[in-house]
Amino acid sequence: MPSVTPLFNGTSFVNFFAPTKELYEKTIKFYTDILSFEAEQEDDGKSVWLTTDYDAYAPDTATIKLSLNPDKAATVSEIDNVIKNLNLHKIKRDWRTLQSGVVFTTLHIQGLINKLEKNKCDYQVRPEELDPFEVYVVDPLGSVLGFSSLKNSFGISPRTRYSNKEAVKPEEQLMVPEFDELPESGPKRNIAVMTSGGDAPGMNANVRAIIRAAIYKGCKAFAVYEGYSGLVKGGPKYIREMSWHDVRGWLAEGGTNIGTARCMEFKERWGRLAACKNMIDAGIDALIVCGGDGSLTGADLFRSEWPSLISELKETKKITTEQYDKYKHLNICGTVGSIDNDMSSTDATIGAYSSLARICQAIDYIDATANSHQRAFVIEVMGRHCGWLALMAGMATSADYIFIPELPSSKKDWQDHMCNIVSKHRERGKRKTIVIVAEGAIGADLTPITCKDVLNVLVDRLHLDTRITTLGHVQRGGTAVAYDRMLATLQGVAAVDAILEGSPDIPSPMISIVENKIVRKPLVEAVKLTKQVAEAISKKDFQKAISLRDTEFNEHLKNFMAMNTADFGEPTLPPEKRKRFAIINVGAPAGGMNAAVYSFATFCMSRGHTAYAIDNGFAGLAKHESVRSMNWLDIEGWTSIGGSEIGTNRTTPEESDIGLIAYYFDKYKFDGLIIVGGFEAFSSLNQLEKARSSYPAFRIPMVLIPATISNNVPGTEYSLGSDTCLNSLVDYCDSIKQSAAATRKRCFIIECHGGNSGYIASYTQLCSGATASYVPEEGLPLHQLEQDVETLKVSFHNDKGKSKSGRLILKSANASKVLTSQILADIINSESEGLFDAKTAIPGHVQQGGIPSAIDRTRAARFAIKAVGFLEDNYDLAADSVNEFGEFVNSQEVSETACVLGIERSHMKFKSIRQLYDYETEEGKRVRKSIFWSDIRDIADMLAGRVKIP
Ligand SMILES: Nc1ncnc2c1ncn2[C@@H]1O[C@H](COP(=O)(O)OP(=O)(O)OP(=O)(O)O)[C@@H](O)[C@H]1O
Ligand SMILES: O=P(O)(O)OC[C@H]1O[C@](O)(CO)[C@@H](O)[C@@H]1O
Ligand SMILES: [Mg+2]
Repeated sequence: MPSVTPLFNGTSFVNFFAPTKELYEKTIKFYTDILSFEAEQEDDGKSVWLTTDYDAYAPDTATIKLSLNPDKAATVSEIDNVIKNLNLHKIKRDWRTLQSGVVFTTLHIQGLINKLEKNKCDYQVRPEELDPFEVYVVDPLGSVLGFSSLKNSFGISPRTRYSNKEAVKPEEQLMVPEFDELPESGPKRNIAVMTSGGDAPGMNANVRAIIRAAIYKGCKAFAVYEGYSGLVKGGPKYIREMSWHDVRGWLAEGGTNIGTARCMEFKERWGRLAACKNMIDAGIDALIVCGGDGSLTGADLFRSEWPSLISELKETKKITTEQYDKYKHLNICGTVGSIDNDMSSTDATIGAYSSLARICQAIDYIDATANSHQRAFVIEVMGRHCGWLALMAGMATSADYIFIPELPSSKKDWQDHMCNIVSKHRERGKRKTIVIVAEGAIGADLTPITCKDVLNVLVDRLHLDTRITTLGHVQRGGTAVAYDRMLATLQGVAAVDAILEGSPDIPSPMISIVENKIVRKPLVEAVKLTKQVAEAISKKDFQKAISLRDTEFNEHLKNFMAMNTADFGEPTLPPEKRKRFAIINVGAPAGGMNAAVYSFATFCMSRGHTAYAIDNGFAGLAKHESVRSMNWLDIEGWTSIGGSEIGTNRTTPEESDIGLIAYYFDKYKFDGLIIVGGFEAFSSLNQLEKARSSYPAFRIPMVLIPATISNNVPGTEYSLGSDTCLNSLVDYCDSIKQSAAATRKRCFIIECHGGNSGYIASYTQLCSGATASYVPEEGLPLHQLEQDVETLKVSFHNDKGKSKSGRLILKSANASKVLTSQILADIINSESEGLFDAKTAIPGHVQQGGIPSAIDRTRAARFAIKAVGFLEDNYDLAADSVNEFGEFVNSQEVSETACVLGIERSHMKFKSIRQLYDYETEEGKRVRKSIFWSDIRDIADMLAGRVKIP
């Protein structure tokens, strides 16, 4: 069958080969005469450039094939007869594309019914029999025409080529898919999305992904405006059909463009009954709710009550029996959007990390003024009854003290506890004090602890010059950080999949993230667990409340408490278990390296270990014996600083002089080593592990904490610094896109770092909505470039008047050495035929990111503390690697004492360097063998409307 390549940004590219000149001409005639395309013959006399406007498109005389939902009463031929009598172009059509690439249209039922009545057609058809039914238009070559579904922005620019290629067999020419052959075209949903509760950065990205994924998968997409309020009020003002273009540019916008509300009516049964009726009236058979714990509790209640609501509507004759049958199962799915991160069963809610980023930025700023005046600041953060924001902000800014609802101190002694810690910090020379108070903070008797309470204690007992800063709604504002854009987008696509795969016997899902993996969890369970946290707190069972939060929350809480009391009081380990551990940075700087060193050192202090830093990498050690024992005050504030305070470079131990390295390891009697870095750090660990047979000094446990913006370290799907880098690139892309859009008709080629890994280019594409990304793993094939230029031409061609027509293309520097960014821009400029221009933008080392992101800071702490635990646990094993003759025995167990600490899918894991280096590494290319992010590319391309040539 000739190929039909639909684009999803308002255009279609129909690429086919006519086997004969006669068929070629017939096809052109079909497009020009029947479909009213304008044809522009190209010089070769074989190609023609065809364009049309939506209104001009009138397929009333075209061949039409119909397909019906299986539950329809009428047969295809019956409907076919009806259709033949209709003047189709008067009826609103929505073109959609199936996953298979087949394009079809749904006639709006209202239009059709009117038409039937007006024409006095004697075929009596009920709406539920016909809605939706699908019309295929077939050209003389048997191509099912591909046009996308874009309200009033419809444009078609198929490029038709005449070719003498092998003739298409007649049976293939007319291989128009019948209903049975189109599994994806089955009963597609009318999917509505709504946002509810407090707005959260990333909600727009979620809505965009849901709308576009739904359209891409052949569904109709709707938005319910103003949260549950809109559902209760109903009607076209609140429940609106959305097109592909309606959500353009939403990735970079804060808040929620479809509005949100706190709706008391929905908490009442009558409100939910009205919502049920409004959904049915609008023909919506699936609902995706993006909101927090409250919204999803409401969604869960709505789902469980649906059978009784819809029965009541039937009994009171508010809906017909047919409507009852059609809508009797509510297909619902939750995507969790709230800055509070208070929903169980997911590690993160959409918006939480953006809010955290805003809080950290504010505290970083406050730090400077606090330091200048030697002041104390009491900072109130949001989070309702959840302490996640306060805890994570405390970790990320190394605050002195935090108050969270899950861990109240007794009303009597929180004052002592706080004053003890704050005064110790001051005694050791700290000039400022930061105390973070969650808005839901309580004492053990459940009475609230307010900022004023805290201020009074700091002033009265410690005589500190103290101020209160309530961050307020600043925390919810602004654009989403890269993580939230990614999370919201992936959750949106997963929610549409969950809806399409849902059935009455599958419990309604909630889309979650666990470590790095998007998963479906039963909504009802998640709501139940969330409620249990509140119950546990109200019963003063705080241990249970904490255990019900996710694992990361628990770990962070323990870590925070260990770190903020480091270096005073009795260490947690007995003297005989205290060791001498060292840390080193290797490779290019990456956000979070300093936080890793800080956390390592403070955690070591809390355990009683001596913490050493090796300055300037292995080269520094070999040249300058650059070892220093770490002092608490020296490292104060490092969490918030970018780069590497202890210095980093790419030289490996072998390049530096491995013998000398071993000598110094021996001299300082290191009992364990943490290497923080990227691929050179990985190679260094490999060299040290291999050298254990020759150098006893290396028979110690060693851990690599991956830290590189390229995120190319084998054994992990996340490296410190990659999030900081993504944020800086996404910000950069937002600015450049703004410039391109303002200039109109401009495309920027943005060149990314990443070595031979296309990770950052791919994720930046996902998070910025760029049209395409070229990565080393795929290279830069010319046919794809040609297609992308075509896509750009078509979309610029269709941009009219007010449309913001800036476009971005991302190119990993190593995607092609020949096609540099400038050459790419030159090619695009010469191919664009004046429709638009292309320029390059090269962010260079800006990508290392300046101030590290909250994610990199907090994960650095988690990694570092886990790594110290590994050193403690594996010391004996590594030291015991000699037999009775004093010979080194590298058993598997011993070799597993040199590991990479990574995150893979939903787990944090230590993986042996031997296994990784020998089996999972492409040494020459300096990347891991398996690519874990190819799905991301597919999703980014799908949502940007890119046509990918296999
Ligand atoms: N128990 C419930 N039953 C029915 N609807 C509910 C219930 N709880 C909440 N809702 C609905 O969800 C809306 C939003 O809930 P809520 O104000 O708790 O915000 P949220 O979704 O938790 O988000 P956030 O906490 O981030 O603001 C409520 O205004 C109400 O319409
Ligand atoms: O914006 P509102 O309605 O005042 O609500 C504030 C609340 O909403 C949140 O920002 C999100 O739930 C909470 O952290 C805060 O308690
Ligand atoms: Mg909530």
